[in-house]
Amino acid sequence: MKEQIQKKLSDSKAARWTALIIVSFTMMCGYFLTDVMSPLENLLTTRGSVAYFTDDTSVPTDSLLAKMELLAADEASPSLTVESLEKGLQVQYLDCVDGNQQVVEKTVATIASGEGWSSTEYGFFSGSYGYINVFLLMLFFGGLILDKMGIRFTGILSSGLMFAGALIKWYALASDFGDATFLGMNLQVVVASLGFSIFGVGCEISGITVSKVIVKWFAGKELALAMGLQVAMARIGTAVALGVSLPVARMMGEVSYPVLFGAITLCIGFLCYLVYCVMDKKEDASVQAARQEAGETAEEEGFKMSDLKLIFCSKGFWLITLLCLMFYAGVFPFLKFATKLMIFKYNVPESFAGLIPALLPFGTILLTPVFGTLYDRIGRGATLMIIGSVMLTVVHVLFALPVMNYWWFAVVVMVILGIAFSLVPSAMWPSVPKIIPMKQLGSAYAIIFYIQNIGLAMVPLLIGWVINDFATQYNEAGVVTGYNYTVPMTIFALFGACAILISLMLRQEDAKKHYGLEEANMKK
Ligand SMILES: NCCCC[C@H](N)C(=O)NCC(=O)O
Repeated sequence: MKEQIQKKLSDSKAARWTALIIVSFTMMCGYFLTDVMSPLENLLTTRGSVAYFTDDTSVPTDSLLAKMELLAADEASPSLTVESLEKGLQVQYLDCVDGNQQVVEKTVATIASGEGWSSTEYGFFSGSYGYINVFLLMLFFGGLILDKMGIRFTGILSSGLMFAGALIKWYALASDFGDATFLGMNLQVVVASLGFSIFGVGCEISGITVSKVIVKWFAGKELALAMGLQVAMARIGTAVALGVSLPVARMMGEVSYPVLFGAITLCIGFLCYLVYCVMDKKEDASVQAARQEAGETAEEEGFKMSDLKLIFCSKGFWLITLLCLMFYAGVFPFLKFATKLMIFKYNVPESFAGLIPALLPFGTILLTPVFGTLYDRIGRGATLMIIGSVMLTVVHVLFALPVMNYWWFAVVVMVILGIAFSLVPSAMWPSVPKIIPMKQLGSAYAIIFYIQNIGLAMVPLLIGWVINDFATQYNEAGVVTGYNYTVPMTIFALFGACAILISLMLRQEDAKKHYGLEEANMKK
Protein backbone atom coordinates (compact mmCIF):
# COMPACT_ATOMS: atom_id res chain seq x y z
CA MET A 1 0.00 0.00 0.00
CA LYS A 2 1.31 3.43 -0.91
CA GLU A 3 2.29 5.16 2.28
CA GLN A 4 1.19 8.77 2.32
CA ILE A 5 1.61 11.30 5.05
CA GLN A 6 -1.41 13.59 5.21
CA LYS A 7 -0.25 17.19 5.00
CA LYS A 8 -2.02 20.28 6.22
CA LEU A 9 -2.97 22.90 3.62
CA SER A 10 -0.75 25.39 5.45
CA ASP A 11 2.25 23.14 4.75
CA SER A 12 1.93 24.25 1.14
CA LYS A 13 3.94 27.44 0.64
CA ALA A 14 1.65 28.62 -2.16
CA ALA A 15 -1.47 28.11 -0.04
CA ARG A 16 -0.21 29.93 3.04
CA TRP A 17 1.16 32.91 1.11
CA THR A 18 -2.10 33.14 -0.84
CA ALA A 19 -4.04 33.19 2.42
CA LEU A 20 -1.72 35.92 3.68
CA ILE A 21 -2.17 38.08 0.58
CA ILE A 22 -5.98 37.82 0.75
CA VAL A 23 -6.37 38.78 4.40
CA SER A 24 -3.68 41.46 4.09
CA PHE A 25 -5.60 43.06 1.24
CA THR A 26 -8.69 43.36 3.43
CA MET A 27 -6.57 45.01 6.13
CA MET A 28 -4.95 47.31 3.59
CA CYS A 29 -8.37 48.66 2.62
CA GLY A 30 -9.08 49.24 6.33
CA TYR A 31 -5.85 51.17 6.81
CA PHE A 32 -6.61 53.28 3.75
CA LEU A 33 -9.90 54.39 5.22
CA THR A 34 -8.35 54.98 8.68
CA ASP A 35 -6.09 57.73 7.39
CA VAL A 36 -7.97 58.99 4.38
CA MET A 37 -9.10 62.12 6.26
CA SER A 38 -5.71 62.97 7.81
CA PRO A 39 -4.44 65.10 4.90
CA LEU A 40 -7.78 66.91 4.81
CA GLU A 41 -7.35 68.55 8.24
CA ASN A 42 -6.67 71.97 6.74
CA LEU A 43 -9.66 71.75 4.42
CA LEU A 44 -11.95 70.42 7.12
CA THR A 45 -10.96 73.22 9.48
CA THR A 46 -11.45 75.91 6.84
CA ARG A 47 -14.71 77.84 6.85
CA GLY A 48 -16.28 78.31 3.40
CA SER A 49 -14.52 77.32 0.22
CA VAL A 50 -10.89 77.60 -0.81
CA ALA A 51 -9.55 78.63 -4.20
CA TYR A 52 -6.48 76.67 -5.27
CA PHE A 53 -4.33 78.25 -7.96
CA THR A 54 -2.21 76.61 -10.64
CA ASP A 55 0.96 77.75 -8.82
CA ASP A 56 -0.06 75.60 -5.83
CA THR A 57 -1.01 78.46 -3.56
CA SER A 58 -4.46 78.75 -2.06
CA VAL A 59 -6.71 81.44 -0.58
CA PRO A 60 -10.11 81.10 1.12
CA THR A 61 -12.64 82.32 -1.46
CA ASP A 62 -14.12 84.94 0.92
CA SER A 63 -10.76 86.55 1.34
CA LEU A 64 -10.03 86.24 -2.39
CA LEU A 65 -13.28 88.01 -3.28
CA ALA A 66 -12.50 90.78 -0.81
CA LYS A 67 -9.03 91.22 -2.32
CA MET A 68 -10.48 91.24 -5.85
CA GLU A 69 -13.02 93.85 -4.83
CA LEU A 70 -10.26 96.02 -3.41
CA LEU A 71 -8.61 96.07 -6.82
CA ALA A 72 -11.69 96.30 -9.01
CA ALA A 73 -13.39 98.79 -6.68
CA ASP A 74 -16.77 99.96 -8.03
CA GLU A 75 -17.43 98.07 -11.26
CA ALA A 76 -16.75 94.52 -10.07
CA SER A 77 -18.73 94.11 -6.89
CA PRO A 78 -22.10 92.90 -8.21
CA SER A 79 -20.67 90.12 -10.40
CA LEU A 80 -18.24 88.79 -7.80
CA THR A 81 -19.66 85.73 -6.08
CA VAL A 82 -18.23 82.41 -5.01
CA GLU A 83 -20.17 80.80 -7.88
CA SER A 84 -18.40 83.00 -10.42
CA LEU A 85 -15.04 81.59 -9.36
CA GLU A 86 -14.36 78.51 -11.46
CA LYS A 87 -11.58 76.32 -12.77
CA GLY A 88 -9.41 78.05 -15.37
CA LEU A 89 -10.55 81.57 -14.44
CA GLN A 90 -7.80 84.20 -14.39
CA VAL A 91 -8.14 86.42 -11.36
CA GLN A 92 -6.47 89.66 -10.39
CA TYR A 93 -6.37 90.89 -6.85
CA LEU A 94 -4.48 93.17 -4.50
CA ASP A 95 -2.21 91.33 -2.11
CA CYS A 96 0.63 92.06 0.24
CA VAL A 97 3.85 90.65 -1.29
CA ASP A 98 7.13 91.16 0.68
CA GLY A 99 5.48 93.93 2.68
CA ASN A 100 4.13 95.83 -0.39
CA GLN A 101 0.61 95.91 -1.83
CA GLN A 102 0.83 94.50 -5.35
CA VAL A 103 -1.50 93.36 -8.10
CA VAL A 104 -1.32 89.58 -8.32
CA GLU A 105 -2.60 87.57 -11.27
CA LYS A 106 -3.32 83.86 -10.92
CA THR A 107 -5.31 81.08 -12.56
CA VAL A 108 -7.84 79.11 -10.54
CA ALA A 109 -7.02 75.38 -10.57
CA THR A 110 -9.94 74.27 -8.46
CA ILE A 111 -12.38 75.37 -5.79
CA ALA A 112 -12.88 73.03 -2.83
CA SER A 113 -15.31 73.55 -0.01
CA GLY A 114 -14.08 73.46 3.57
CA GLU A 115 -16.28 72.18 6.39
CA GLY A 116 -15.57 74.84 9.00
CA TRP A 117 -14.71 72.40 11.79
CA SER A 118 -12.65 73.67 14.72
CA SER A 119 -9.34 71.93 15.56
CA THR A 120 -11.04 70.50 18.64
CA GLU A 121 -13.81 69.02 16.46
CA TYR A 122 -11.22 67.61 14.09
CA GLY A 123 -9.41 66.05 17.09
CA PHE A 124 -12.72 64.61 18.37
CA PHE A 125 -13.46 63.12 14.96
CA SER A 126 -9.94 61.65 14.57
CA GLY A 127 -10.11 60.01 17.99
CA SER A 128 -13.57 58.60 17.37
CA TYR A 129 -11.93 55.57 15.71
CA GLY A 130 -11.43 54.21 19.22
CA TYR A 131 -14.48 55.47 21.16
CA ILE A 132 -16.75 52.40 20.81
CA ASN A 133 -13.77 50.10 21.15
CA VAL A 134 -12.77 51.73 24.41
CA PHE A 135 -16.00 52.85 26.07
CA LEU A 136 -18.19 49.90 25.05
CA LEU A 137 -15.32 47.43 25.56
CA MET A 138 -15.93 46.24 22.00
CA LEU A 139 -12.37 45.15 21.43
CA PHE A 140 -12.38 43.09 24.56
CA PHE A 141 -15.59 41.37 23.43
CA GLY A 142 -14.14 41.09 19.92
CA GLY A 143 -11.29 38.97 21.30
CA LEU A 144 -13.73 36.72 23.15
CA ILE A 145 -15.88 36.38 20.00
CA LEU A 146 -12.77 35.49 18.02
CA ASP A 147 -11.67 32.79 20.43
CA LYS A 148 -15.21 31.43 20.86
CA MET A 149 -16.71 31.78 17.35
CA GLY A 150 -13.60 31.41 15.26
CA ILE A 151 -11.77 33.18 12.50
CA ARG A 152 -14.40 32.90 9.76
CA PHE A 153 -17.38 34.30 11.66
CA THR A 154 -15.36 37.08 13.31
CA GLY A 155 -13.62 38.13 10.10
CA ILE A 156 -16.89 38.40 8.16
CA LEU A 157 -18.48 40.36 11.01
CA SER A 158 -15.57 42.75 11.36
CA SER A 159 -15.00 43.42 7.66
CA GLY A 160 -18.75 44.02 7.33
CA LEU A 161 -18.57 46.57 10.16
CA MET A 162 -15.69 48.36 8.47
CA PHE A 163 -17.74 48.70 5.30
CA ALA A 164 -20.86 49.89 7.14
CA GLY A 165 -18.88 52.46 9.17
CA ALA A 166 -17.22 53.78 6.03
CA LEU A 167 -20.60 54.29 4.35
CA ILE A 168 -21.89 56.30 7.34
CA LYS A 169 -18.75 58.42 7.36
CA TRP A 170 -19.12 59.09 3.65
CA TYR A 171 -22.82 59.97 4.06
CA ALA A 172 -21.93 62.49 6.80
CA LEU A 173 -19.30 64.22 4.69
CA ALA A 174 -21.37 64.23 1.50
CA SER A 175 -24.45 65.73 3.21
CA ASP A 176 -25.20 69.29 4.14
CA PHE A 177 -26.32 69.45 7.77
CA GLY A 178 -26.45 73.23 7.78
CA ASP A 179 -25.96 74.56 11.31
CA ALA A 180 -27.61 71.52 12.94
CA THR A 181 -26.11 70.39 16.22
CA PHE A 182 -26.39 67.40 18.50
CA LEU A 183 -25.66 67.91 22.22
CA GLY A 184 -24.08 71.22 21.25
CA MET A 185 -21.78 69.66 18.67
CA ASN A 186 -21.78 70.13 14.90
CA LEU A 187 -24.10 67.34 13.65
CA GLN A 188 -21.86 66.54 10.70
CA VAL A 189 -18.92 65.93 13.05
CA VAL A 190 -21.12 63.72 15.25
CA VAL A 191 -22.42 61.55 12.37
CA ALA A 192 -18.98 61.28 10.74
CA SER A 193 -17.52 60.31 14.13
CA LEU A 194 -20.23 57.68 14.64
CA GLY A 195 -19.34 56.15 11.26
CA PHE A 196 -15.63 56.27 12.09
CA SER A 197 -16.28 54.64 15.49
CA ILE A 198 -18.19 51.75 13.89
CA PHE A 199 -15.48 51.43 11.30
CA GLY A 200 -12.90 51.43 14.12
CA VAL A 201 -14.60 48.48 15.82
CA GLY A 202 -14.49 46.54 12.55
CA CYS A 203 -10.90 47.53 11.77
CA GLU A 204 -9.55 46.56 15.18
CA ILE A 205 -11.41 43.24 15.34
CA SER A 206 -10.21 42.53 11.79
CA GLY A 207 -6.70 43.31 13.03
CA ILE A 208 -6.78 40.71 15.80
CA THR A 209 -8.50 38.21 13.50
CA VAL A 210 -5.83 38.63 10.84
CA SER A 211 -3.07 38.27 13.47
CA LYS A 212 -4.62 34.97 14.51
CA VAL A 213 -4.99 33.89 10.87
CA ILE A 214 -1.26 34.49 10.35
CA VAL A 215 -0.26 32.59 13.49
CA LYS A 216 -2.55 29.73 12.36
CA TRP A 217 -0.87 29.43 8.95
CA PHE A 218 2.71 30.45 9.78
CA ALA A 219 3.52 29.26 13.33
CA GLY A 220 6.90 27.53 13.29
CA LYS A 221 7.50 28.84 9.78
CA GLU A 222 8.11 32.39 8.53
CA LEU A 223 5.91 33.95 11.26
CA ALA A 224 7.61 37.33 11.74
CA LEU A 225 8.18 37.75 8.01
CA ALA A 226 4.51 37.02 7.34
CA MET A 227 3.43 39.47 10.05
CA GLY A 228 5.88 42.01 8.67
CA LEU A 229 4.49 41.61 5.15
CA GLN A 230 0.93 41.98 6.40
CA VAL A 231 1.87 45.18 8.20
CA ALA A 232 3.74 46.32 5.08
CA MET A 233 0.64 45.86 2.93
CA ALA A 234 -1.43 47.71 5.52
CA ARG A 235 1.07 50.56 5.37
CA ILE A 236 0.56 50.78 1.59
CA GLY A 237 -3.05 51.60 2.46
CA THR A 238 -1.91 54.35 4.86
CA ALA A 239 0.65 55.74 2.40
CA VAL A 240 -1.82 55.90 -0.48
CA ALA A 241 -4.38 57.58 1.80
CA LEU A 242 -1.86 60.22 2.90
CA GLY A 243 -0.54 60.78 -0.61
CA VAL A 244 -3.68 60.92 -2.74
CA SER A 245 -6.52 62.03 -0.49
CA LEU A 246 -5.92 65.78 -0.69
CA PRO A 247 -5.28 65.89 -4.46
CA VAL A 248 -8.47 63.87 -5.01
CA ALA A 249 -10.51 66.11 -2.69
CA ARG A 250 -9.15 69.18 -4.43
CA MET A 251 -9.78 67.79 -7.87
CA MET A 252 -13.36 66.85 -7.06
CA GLY A 253 -13.91 69.96 -4.90
CA GLU A 254 -15.32 67.80 -2.06
CA VAL A 255 -13.82 66.09 1.00
CA SER A 256 -16.24 63.18 0.71
CA TYR A 257 -14.83 61.63 -2.50
CA PRO A 258 -11.72 59.99 -1.02
CA VAL A 259 -13.97 58.44 1.65
CA LEU A 260 -16.33 57.11 -1.03
CA PHE A 261 -13.36 55.53 -2.77
CA GLY A 262 -12.33 53.96 0.57
CA ALA A 263 -15.83 52.54 1.08
CA ILE A 264 -15.75 50.92 -2.37
CA THR A 265 -12.37 49.29 -1.67
CA LEU A 266 -13.69 48.04 1.67
CA CYS A 267 -16.56 46.34 -0.14
CA ILE A 268 -13.94 44.53 -2.26
CA GLY A 269 -11.99 43.73 0.94
CA PHE A 270 -15.13 42.18 2.43
CA LEU A 271 -15.57 39.95 -0.64
CA CYS A 272 -11.90 38.92 -0.43
CA TYR A 273 -12.41 37.80 3.14
CA LEU A 274 -15.22 35.52 1.98
CA VAL A 275 -12.71 33.91 -0.39
CA TYR A 276 -10.31 33.44 2.52
CA CYS A 277 -13.08 31.68 4.47
CA VAL A 278 -13.15 28.95 1.80
CA MET A 279 -9.40 28.41 2.30
CA ASP A 280 -9.79 28.48 6.07
CA LYS A 281 -12.41 25.72 5.89
CA LYS A 282 -10.08 23.60 3.75
CA GLU A 283 -7.20 24.18 6.18
CA ASP A 284 -9.35 23.02 9.10
CA ALA A 285 -10.40 19.92 7.17
CA SER A 286 -6.78 19.11 6.32
CA VAL A 287 -5.71 19.57 9.95
CA GLN A 288 -8.51 17.26 11.03
CA ALA A 289 -7.51 14.62 8.47
CA ALA A 290 -3.83 14.86 9.47
CA ARG A 291 -4.81 14.39 13.10
CA GLN A 292 -6.95 11.36 12.34
CA GLU A 293 -4.15 9.80 10.35
CA ALA A 294 -1.76 10.36 13.21
CA GLY A 295 -4.32 8.75 15.54
CA GLU A 296 -4.83 11.94 17.52
CA THR A 297 -8.45 12.03 18.49
CA ALA A 298 -8.47 14.55 21.30
CA GLU A 299 -9.53 17.99 20.10
CA GLU A 300 -7.63 20.95 21.46
CA GLU A 301 -9.42 22.23 24.54
CA GLY A 302 -11.55 25.31 23.79
CA PHE A 303 -11.06 28.74 25.28
CA LYS A 304 -12.27 29.25 28.87
CA MET A 305 -12.80 32.50 30.75
CA SER A 306 -10.30 31.30 33.35
CA ASP A 307 -7.64 31.43 30.64
CA LEU A 308 -7.79 35.21 30.91
CA LYS A 309 -6.08 34.89 34.30
CA LEU A 310 -2.94 33.65 32.59
CA ILE A 311 -2.92 36.73 30.40
CA PHE A 312 -3.64 39.21 33.18
CA CYS A 313 -0.99 37.74 35.47
CA SER A 314 1.85 37.98 32.95
CA LYS A 315 4.17 40.94 33.57
CA GLY A 316 5.74 40.47 30.12
CA PHE A 317 2.30 40.77 28.55
CA TRP A 318 1.59 44.03 30.38
CA LEU A 319 4.93 45.51 29.37
CA ILE A 320 4.27 44.72 25.69
CA THR A 321 0.78 46.21 26.06
CA LEU A 322 2.04 49.45 27.61
CA LEU A 323 4.80 49.70 25.04
CA CYS A 324 2.16 49.32 22.34
CA LEU A 325 0.06 52.08 23.95
CA MET A 326 2.92 54.56 24.19
CA PHE A 327 4.63 53.80 20.91
CA TYR A 328 1.48 53.87 18.80
CA ALA A 329 0.23 56.99 20.62
CA GLY A 330 3.31 58.66 19.17
CA VAL A 331 2.69 57.49 15.61
CA PHE A 332 -0.91 57.03 14.43
CA PRO A 333 -2.34 60.15 16.15
CA PHE A 334 0.68 62.09 14.91
CA LEU A 335 -0.22 61.15 11.32
CA LYS A 336 -3.62 62.80 11.80
CA PHE A 337 -1.93 66.17 12.29
CA ALA A 338 1.22 65.69 10.21
CA THR A 339 -0.02 67.14 6.90
CA LYS A 340 -1.04 70.44 8.47
CA LEU A 341 2.27 70.46 10.38
CA MET A 342 4.05 70.25 7.02
CA ILE A 343 2.01 73.15 5.61
CA PHE A 344 2.35 75.54 8.52
CA LYS A 345 5.69 74.64 10.14
CA TYR A 346 7.71 73.53 7.13
CA ASN A 347 5.96 75.73 4.52
CA VAL A 348 5.32 72.82 2.18
CA PRO A 349 2.81 73.66 -0.62
CA GLU A 350 -0.52 72.05 0.21
CA SER A 351 -0.59 69.71 -2.77
CA PHE A 352 2.71 68.08 -1.70
CA ALA A 353 2.18 68.30 2.06
CA GLY A 354 0.60 64.86 2.36
CA LEU A 355 3.50 63.25 0.51
CA ILE A 356 5.98 63.87 3.34
CA PRO A 357 3.93 62.01 6.00
CA ALA A 358 3.30 59.36 3.31
CA LEU A 359 7.07 58.70 3.33
CA LEU A 360 6.63 57.22 6.78
CA PRO A 361 4.42 54.28 5.81
CA PHE A 362 6.23 53.94 2.46
CA GLY A 363 9.55 53.42 4.28
CA THR A 364 7.96 50.80 6.49
CA ILE A 365 6.67 48.82 3.48
CA LEU A 366 10.23 47.69 2.74
CA LEU A 367 11.71 47.79 6.20
CA THR A 368 9.06 45.98 8.25
CA PRO A 369 9.54 42.66 6.40
CA VAL A 370 13.32 43.20 6.51
CA PHE A 371 13.33 43.63 10.29
CA GLY A 372 10.77 40.79 10.54
CA THR A 373 13.19 38.46 8.73
CA LEU A 374 16.02 39.70 10.94
CA TYR A 375 13.99 38.80 14.02
CA ASP A 376 13.03 35.42 12.50
CA ARG A 377 16.67 34.55 11.83
CA ILE A 378 18.80 36.22 14.49
CA GLY A 379 16.35 37.33 17.19
CA ARG A 380 17.12 40.44 19.31
CA GLY A 381 13.42 41.38 19.42
CA ALA A 382 13.57 43.31 22.71
CA THR A 383 16.62 45.26 21.55
CA LEU A 384 14.89 46.21 18.27
CA MET A 385 11.98 47.60 20.33
CA ILE A 386 14.34 49.73 22.45
CA ILE A 387 16.09 51.15 19.38
CA GLY A 388 12.74 51.96 17.73
CA SER A 389 11.47 53.75 20.85
CA VAL A 390 14.64 55.88 21.10
CA MET A 391 14.25 56.88 17.44
CA LEU A 392 10.59 57.81 17.96
CA THR A 393 11.53 60.13 20.83
CA VAL A 394 14.37 61.81 18.94
CA VAL A 395 12.09 62.40 15.95
CA HIS A 396 9.41 64.17 17.98
CA VAL A 397 11.99 66.30 19.80
CA LEU A 398 13.28 67.37 16.36
CA PHE A 399 9.73 68.20 15.20
CA ALA A 400 9.16 70.20 18.38
CA LEU A 401 12.22 72.41 17.80
CA PRO A 402 11.17 75.92 16.77
CA VAL A 403 14.15 76.01 14.36
CA MET A 404 15.12 74.08 11.21
CA ASN A 405 11.79 74.73 9.53
CA TYR A 406 12.94 73.44 6.14
CA TRP A 407 11.03 70.90 4.06
CA TRP A 408 14.12 68.71 3.57
CA PHE A 409 14.61 68.55 7.33
CA ALA A 410 11.03 67.32 7.72
CA VAL A 411 11.74 64.66 5.06
CA VAL A 412 14.86 63.41 6.88
CA VAL A 413 13.07 63.29 10.23
CA MET A 414 10.08 61.50 8.68
CA VAL A 415 12.41 58.85 7.19
CA ILE A 416 13.89 58.23 10.66
CA LEU A 417 10.35 57.89 12.03
CA GLY A 418 9.69 55.37 9.23
CA ILE A 419 12.63 53.26 10.45
CA ALA A 420 11.34 53.41 14.04
CA PHE A 421 7.86 52.52 12.85
CA SER A 422 9.31 49.44 11.14
CA LEU A 423 11.50 48.32 14.02
CA VAL A 424 8.94 48.21 16.82
CA PRO A 425 5.95 46.58 15.06
CA SER A 426 8.14 43.96 13.34
CA ALA A 427 9.50 42.88 16.71
CA MET A 428 6.51 43.54 18.98
CA TRP A 429 3.70 41.62 17.27
CA PRO A 430 5.60 38.33 16.73
CA SER A 431 6.79 38.56 20.37
CA VAL A 432 3.27 38.15 21.74
CA PRO A 433 3.01 34.40 20.89
CA LYS A 434 6.29 33.93 22.81
CA ILE A 435 4.60 35.17 25.97
CA ILE A 436 1.00 33.96 25.49
CA PRO A 437 -0.04 30.49 24.17
CA MET A 438 -2.03 30.14 20.93
CA LYS A 439 -5.28 29.29 22.73
CA GLN A 440 -5.42 32.70 24.42
CA LEU A 441 -3.82 34.62 21.58
CA GLY A 442 -7.05 36.14 20.23
CA SER A 443 -7.88 37.54 23.65
CA ALA A 444 -4.28 38.65 24.23
CA TYR A 445 -4.14 40.61 20.97
CA ALA A 446 -7.59 42.02 21.74
CA ILE A 447 -6.50 43.32 25.16
CA ILE A 448 -3.35 44.84 23.67
CA PHE A 449 -5.42 46.52 20.95
CA TYR A 450 -7.94 47.63 23.58
CA ILE A 451 -5.31 49.45 25.63
CA GLN A 452 -3.72 50.78 22.44
CA ASN A 453 -7.12 52.17 21.39
CA ILE A 454 -7.28 54.28 24.55
CA GLY A 455 -4.31 56.12 23.09
CA LEU A 456 -5.72 56.17 19.56
CA ALA A 457 -8.97 57.66 20.92
CA MET A 458 -7.66 60.12 23.50
CA VAL A 459 -4.45 61.43 21.99
CA PRO A 460 -6.05 63.04 18.89
CA LEU A 461 -8.64 64.58 21.19
CA LEU A 462 -5.88 65.98 23.41
CA ILE A 463 -3.74 67.21 20.51
CA GLY A 464 -6.74 68.77 18.72
CA TRP A 465 -7.60 70.68 21.86
CA VAL A 466 -3.97 71.71 22.46
CA ILE A 467 -3.67 72.99 18.87
CA ASN A 468 -6.97 74.86 19.22
CA ASP A 469 -6.17 76.48 22.55
CA PHE A 470 -2.37 76.71 22.71
CA ALA A 471 -0.89 76.44 19.23
CA THR A 472 -3.13 78.56 17.00
CA GLN A 473 -1.88 82.08 16.32
CA TYR A 474 -4.29 84.90 15.44
CA ASN A 475 -3.90 88.47 14.17
CA GLU A 476 -5.62 91.47 15.77
CA ALA A 477 -8.76 90.82 13.68
CA GLY A 478 -9.02 87.30 15.15
CA VAL A 479 -8.03 85.64 11.86
CA VAL A 480 -5.80 82.55 12.10
CA THR A 481 -2.30 83.39 10.87
CA GLY A 482 -0.39 80.22 11.73
CA TYR A 483 0.43 77.54 14.31
CA ASN A 484 3.20 76.95 16.83
CA TYR A 485 3.68 73.20 17.09
CA THR A 486 6.15 73.10 20.01
CA VAL A 487 3.66 72.04 22.68
CA PRO A 488 1.83 69.34 20.67
CA MET A 489 5.09 67.82 19.44
CA THR A 490 6.57 67.85 22.94
CA ILE A 491 3.57 65.80 24.08
CA PHE A 492 4.33 63.26 21.34
CA ALA A 493 8.00 63.17 22.48
CA LEU A 494 6.86 62.34 26.02
CA PHE A 495 5.05 59.24 24.72
CA GLY A 496 8.34 58.21 23.12
CA ALA A 497 10.21 58.66 26.39
CA CYS A 498 7.70 56.36 28.15
CA ALA A 499 8.16 53.79 25.36
CA ILE A 500 11.94 53.76 25.95
CA LEU A 501 11.48 53.10 29.65
CA ILE A 502 8.97 50.30 29.08
CA SER A 503 11.02 48.57 26.37
CA LEU A 504 14.05 48.56 28.70
CA MET A 505 11.92 46.93 31.39
CA LEU A 506 10.66 44.39 28.86
CA ARG A 507 14.18 43.30 27.97
CA GLN A 508 14.98 42.95 31.67
CA GLU A 509 11.83 40.83 32.20
CA ASP A 510 12.70 38.68 29.21
CA ALA A 511 16.13 37.96 30.67
CA LYS A 512 14.42 36.88 33.91
CA LYS A 513 11.53 34.82 32.47
CA HIS A 514 13.25 33.50 29.31
CA TYR A 515 10.38 34.31 26.94
CA GLY A 516 12.89 34.10 24.11
CA LEU A 517 12.38 37.63 22.82
CA GLU A 518 16.08 37.89 22.02
CA GLU A 519 16.06 34.51 20.26
CA ALA A 520 15.35 33.72 16.60
CA ASN A 521 11.82 32.59 15.68
CA MET A 522 12.76 30.07 13.01
CA LYS A 523 13.47 26.58 14.19
CA LYS A 524 16.66 25.33 12.55
N1 LIG B 1 -6.00 51.00 11.46
C1 LIG B 1 -4.93 51.74 11.96
C2 LIG B 1 -4.72 51.49 13.40
C3 LIG B 1 -4.32 50.07 13.59
C4 LIG B 1 -4.15 49.77 14.97
C5 LIG B 1 -3.97 48.30 15.15
N2 LIG B 1 -4.50 47.96 16.43
C6 LIG B 1 -2.52 47.96 15.09
O1 LIG B 1 -1.79 48.25 15.99
N3 LIG B 1 -2.06 47.30 14.04
C7 LIG B 1 -0.69 46.96 13.87
C8 LIG B 1 0.10 48.00 13.13
O2 LIG B 1 1.33 48.10 13.35
O3 LIG B 1 -0.47 48.74 12.34
